[in-house]
Amino acid sequence: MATAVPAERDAVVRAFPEPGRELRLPGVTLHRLRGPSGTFDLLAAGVGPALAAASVSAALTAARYEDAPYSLVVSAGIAGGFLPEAPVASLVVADRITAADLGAESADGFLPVTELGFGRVTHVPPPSLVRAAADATGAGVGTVLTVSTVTGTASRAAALHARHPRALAEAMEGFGVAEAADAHGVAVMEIRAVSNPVGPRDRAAWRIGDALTALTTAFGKLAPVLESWNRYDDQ
Ligand SMILES: O=C(O)c1cccc(C(=O)CC[C@H]2O[C@@H](n3cnc4c(=O)[nH]cnc43)[C@H](O)[C@@H]2O)c1
Repeated sequence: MATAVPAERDAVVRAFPEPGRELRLPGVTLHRLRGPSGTFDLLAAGVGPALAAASVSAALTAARYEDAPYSLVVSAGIAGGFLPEAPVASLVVADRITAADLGAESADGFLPVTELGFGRVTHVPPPSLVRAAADATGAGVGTVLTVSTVTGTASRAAALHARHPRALAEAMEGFGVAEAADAHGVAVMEIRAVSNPVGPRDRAAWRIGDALTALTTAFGKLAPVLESWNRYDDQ
């Protein structure tokens, strides 16, 4: 499970009965938690898609060398929510993890990197897992955008929504985490608790504490789902 910052990681830790223990590995520090029938490794992977990808990749590589590869990576944390579908303190589970600003500007508008002939801009989490996670937590299901620049104007929010009408939230790590997981052949999902609306910058409107509490509550319900999810359900 990869959050961006320690405050998000600690919100997830609070969902577990025991605090777990720290494991220092090359390139990454993990927090190992015990669930009812398995272990979870948690890391504060850094803010933004590049650092998140590097950190998660280090964890995936270390696990493989320990002969204990992961079967799933979860990107989790706070996010901006598109109103009215994703109000502050609500939860969102991604059925699409989409890089919203990876591409090129042109006179005719934004061109995603796929139209330039490179890579990909969307990862699709396992549908059965998305459904089970949303059912357990009460989260909305939709696209979660990954951006490198937090939206701060109504016009940018409207442009993103026009290009991604199914978007419920934007955050800064999901696509990087998904790229790392995909490179290791591991499934990915993303769950976000909304801390602020996507739109004009308004620091007074942030509700980070409420979002972190929602994240803790969500992981209390999500842990059994993650433990029982079988990757072969979706094949
Ligand atoms: O300074 C601002 O206007 C501002 C507005 C929202 C968030 C920030 C952050 O620095 C937090 C980035 C951090 O939290 C996630 N996050 C939370 N809200 C958003 C958002 O509206 N858009 C993108 N990311 C958001 C993100 O995943 C980062 O980890 C600053």
